Amino acid sequence: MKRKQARHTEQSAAREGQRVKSGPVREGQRVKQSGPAREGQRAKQSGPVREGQRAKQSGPVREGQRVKQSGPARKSSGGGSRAAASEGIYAKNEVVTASVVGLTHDGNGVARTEQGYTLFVPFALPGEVIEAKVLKSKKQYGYGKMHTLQTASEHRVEPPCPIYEKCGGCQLQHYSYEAQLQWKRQHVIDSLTRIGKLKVKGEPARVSGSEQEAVAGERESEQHEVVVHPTIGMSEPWYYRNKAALPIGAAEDGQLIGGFYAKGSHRIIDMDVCLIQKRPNDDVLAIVKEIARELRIEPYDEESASGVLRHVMTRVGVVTGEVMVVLITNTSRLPRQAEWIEQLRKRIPDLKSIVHNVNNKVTNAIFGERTEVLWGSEVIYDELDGLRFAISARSFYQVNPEQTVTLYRKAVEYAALTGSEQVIDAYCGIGTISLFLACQAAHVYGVEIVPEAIEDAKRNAALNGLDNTTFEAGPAEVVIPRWKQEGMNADVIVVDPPRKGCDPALLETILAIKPQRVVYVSCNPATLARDLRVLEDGGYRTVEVTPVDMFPQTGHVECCVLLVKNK
Ligand SMILES: C[S@@+](CC[C@H](N)C(=O)[O-])C[C@H]1O[C@@H](n2cnc3c(N)ncnc32)[C@H](O)[C@@H]1O
Repeated sequence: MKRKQARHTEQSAAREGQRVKSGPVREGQRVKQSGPAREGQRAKQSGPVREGQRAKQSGPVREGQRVKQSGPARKSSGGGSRAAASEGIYAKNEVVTASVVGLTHDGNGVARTEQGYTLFVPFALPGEVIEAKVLKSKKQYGYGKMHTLQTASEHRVEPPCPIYEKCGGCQLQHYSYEAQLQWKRQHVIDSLTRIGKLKVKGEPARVSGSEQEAVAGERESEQHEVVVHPTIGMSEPWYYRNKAALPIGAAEDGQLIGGFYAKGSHRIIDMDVCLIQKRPNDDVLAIVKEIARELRIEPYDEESASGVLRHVMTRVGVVTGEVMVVLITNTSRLPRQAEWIEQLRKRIPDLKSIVHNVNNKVTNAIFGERTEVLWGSEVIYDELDGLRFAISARSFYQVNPEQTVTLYRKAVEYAALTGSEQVIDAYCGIGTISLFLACQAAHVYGVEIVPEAIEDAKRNAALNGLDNTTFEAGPAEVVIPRWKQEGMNADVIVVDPPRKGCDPALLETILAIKPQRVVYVSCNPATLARDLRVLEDGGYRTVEVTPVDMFPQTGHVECCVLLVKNK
């Protein structure tokens, strides 16, 4: 199972900051094989390999595991005991045979044993037959880990990242990219039908025994059909993230380390190279760790809530090349500040901004309240489709700029603007979608809860000479109802909420304003489907949904949705 060491390929060119010709890949199209596969060496290997990367075996089927051996349906691997099991039908460590029937939203295989019991098994893929070791067995379902892969999926590929198995950053590197795109579309369809009770074109009606579902079924039969398009993918689904926010901690020997948390834990996996990060982010992280070690900066210890350096955030403007570094500490001052500034400036040529943030709370949140620019500019700049954006440390900015352009163009297309429309952009961040819309609308009103982001949005409108915009800081569910009371009307409302979806008060206000069109951009199909049901019940029709793959190799799915007011 040895992998050939990669040579310089298109990916390595992309890493060096050269633009690789690209265009979206749609489901069903042949996905261009990257690096090693293009060299004709291994058909089932996908993804990039950096020069010098060790060709060691990695991935979900581990050394010492058996592959393609069959065994009895149930057997104990020894050490398992009923007493150790929780309420479920299997003992801890029992090895059971199961067929994988699906994937959860976070990329774990959904496996059914011969007893009809459901086990969630990381790294198992739909269509596979596996032997799983039971880790936890509850009444209705349990958790297991892959013990033996008996029948592999045709879509299983060798994950190229050497720490994929340990790191919690990606979940789908062992699934071919084409299959990832198909799964993402199906995941959206399942949410729309199950949660939103929507009828999707080309999908069989759902049959269910429960009375509640029967009623929903009746409603479905009278319903219009929603078109769910193929997922728009990337031609090079690697090295796409413009931002990394990584925890810093100590290894067992006390050495300062930094990287992603291991899957489902807060154990840090030290990382030098991340195959979904833009190259400058890896370089900055390595430099920050190096400087911290040289300056003997104490890493933060979560258990005792002591130490200094908690997180490093680095962001790069992909078009401008500008780099921002944010050091987040548990202490109110950054120890050896002058040396930090000197060393970071010396070692990062494109550095434009050094920011310090203080987070001394016992919390999983990365940022604390206080942010201070230590050196350089308060913002870095980037460009999307010819529009220029200033981005400050605390502002949201989409992490995959290539796909962001695709997503925003789709949002503008769905808004169908003619130049005379009043548009509201709710959850507008630094005004990115707002400015795309402002190029084609009479006026755009943006609202966003983070005040710094609204400052960026105003600056961005001026920067691009777009004076047909108004931005206000505050919760969308408070500001927009007030605008409505003050007599504002809108022809189109665009929403792009965080994962929890739209606040019910905002949905109510949208129904009261009655815009001709609503464009819903979502990063969570479950809350999207919930909110679409509210809008449908309030007089809107979901016309079409386009999933856009903003986060290749992970289980995350982004969608752009068009709703129109019923006649
Ligand atoms: C998914 S981001 C979208 C931002 C922007 N549309 C973009 O594409 O960059 C969601 C944004 O909603 C903001 N937000 C979260 N809760 C909010 C609320 N209740 N009201 C207004 N904005 C909110 C977040 O700060 C974040 O900027």
